[in-house]
Amino acid sequence: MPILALDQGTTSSRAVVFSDDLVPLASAQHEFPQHFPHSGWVEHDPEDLWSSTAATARAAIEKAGAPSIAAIGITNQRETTVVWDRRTGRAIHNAIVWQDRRTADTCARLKEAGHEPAVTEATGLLLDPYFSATKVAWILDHVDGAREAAAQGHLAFGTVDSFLVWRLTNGRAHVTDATNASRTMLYDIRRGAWSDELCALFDVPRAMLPEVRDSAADFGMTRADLFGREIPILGIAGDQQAATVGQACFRPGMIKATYGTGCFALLNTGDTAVQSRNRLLTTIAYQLDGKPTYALEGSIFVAGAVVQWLRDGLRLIRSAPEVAGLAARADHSQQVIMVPAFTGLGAPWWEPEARGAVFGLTRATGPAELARAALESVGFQTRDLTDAMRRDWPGLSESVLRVDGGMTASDPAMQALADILGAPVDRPTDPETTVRGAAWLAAWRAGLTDGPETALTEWKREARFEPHLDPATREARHARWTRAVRAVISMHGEA
Ligand SMILES: Nc1ncnc2c1ncn2[C@@H]1O[C@H](COP(=O)(O)OP(=O)(O)O)[C@@H](O)[C@H]1O
Ligand SMILES: O=P(O)(O)OC[C@H](O)CO
Repeated sequence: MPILALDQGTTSSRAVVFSDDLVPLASAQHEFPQHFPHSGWVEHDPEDLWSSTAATARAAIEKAGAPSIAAIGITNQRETTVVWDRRTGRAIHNAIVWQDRRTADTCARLKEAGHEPAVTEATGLLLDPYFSATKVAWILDHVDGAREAAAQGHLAFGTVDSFLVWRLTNGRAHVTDATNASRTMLYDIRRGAWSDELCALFDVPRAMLPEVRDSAADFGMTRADLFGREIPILGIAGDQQAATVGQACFRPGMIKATYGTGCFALLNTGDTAVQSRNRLLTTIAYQLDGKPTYALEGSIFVAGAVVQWLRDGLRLIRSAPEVAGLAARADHSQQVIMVPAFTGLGAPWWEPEARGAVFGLTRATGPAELARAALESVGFQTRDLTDAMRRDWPGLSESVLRVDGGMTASDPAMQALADILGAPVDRPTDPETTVRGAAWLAAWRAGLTDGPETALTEWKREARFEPHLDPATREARHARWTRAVRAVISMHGEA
């Protein structure tokens, strides 16, 4: 019997029906509006998240020929925060999206007061507005009567998965999974429990939090009227964690990187929650049979977005795939370096105020050299992440990088990545790794598929990109990149 996987992302909701051996049969996708009420604020209307999810689910089932669905798996944009009233099921404020920076001051204040080491120790995260905790408190402090309603037990908080399950089950389940909990900054990832100390620090009432379950677990039954009968929800994971599962990165030392607008790389560190000394995040990759598997995570804000900039900002190409042909015409003797710090630099630099730059321009530099530098910038940024991972976790030897996401369609970008990393880059046959991961969790819980060991052997490679650059050239180019990044960082703050 097929599985329905729901992927509620930052810009669109997708639903895919998979056969029980995880072959995609049909899919549907709806975009929904983004709201930017002030500079640095990003909101979603929770009703849009719900209606686009329900509509794509129905459309995908219909396209697949209306089969009877065995189970549902959910994956979601992480950290995005919804607070709703248990009595009505309606959100009391728009969802505050992970990109939203409105609580930067709160985070800075807590940092100044010296709280970051304890927060990082418990949660594996940095004191940054990216995560849910300060967003929940902001909603409670800015919606009339919210603190009072919360004190009376009327309000519920959830990441998007949790809100969708509440709606799917008609308020019968207030749950989440360990991967989503690990992004809230309220969850102790080693104890596997909500932290009363962190709830007190961030001023979030403990009673608002959902129950945390494994990533493959019984999360509840859907309302019968939604899909014609009740369907069990058996899998949940945050989208980057679901991609890790979909890529079958089930062994310590395996790494996946997802290249969409930005890039998120996760390294499986097994049952050890490695505390990063290089400003990577420690997070839960998945939790099966009550046992968390940890990961080190690095995020880059601009990956595919640099190709969008070539297209929409510089108008050097008309569509993203054209970047390959343009970059192929570049004169290799020109050493142009582009640092696409359009919205600051992410891991391992974490320089929110840094801005982009291009180095090494001559009269001979043209669109081809810029296109090549743009593709290489994604490789250099990834190399910085894998270098940081290697410093944090010496168990990482010469690992292969498994890649997915829109940008991995570009062979030249993947070749540049392998050359700069000095390690092979593997692209899977199924590029839909995120929904696949959600489907796998539900299928496994439903008893339709074998465990991780089988998934490891069933994972199939579509292409491998071997590094061709000689090590001396690679290191020299990476050293130039590092100098360029340092120059960009030193510009910040100068008049
Ligand atoms: N053939 C291609 N070559 C290079 N970049 C591409 C190509 N196709 C898509 N992209 C880039 O991939 C990104 C879209 O990937 P996707 O996984 O859909 O992202 P998201 O989920 O973040 O919206 C865009 O930023 C786009 O520029
Ligand atoms: O919805 P995406 O693919 O942009 O992913 C968002 C991440 O989960 C944010 O942490």
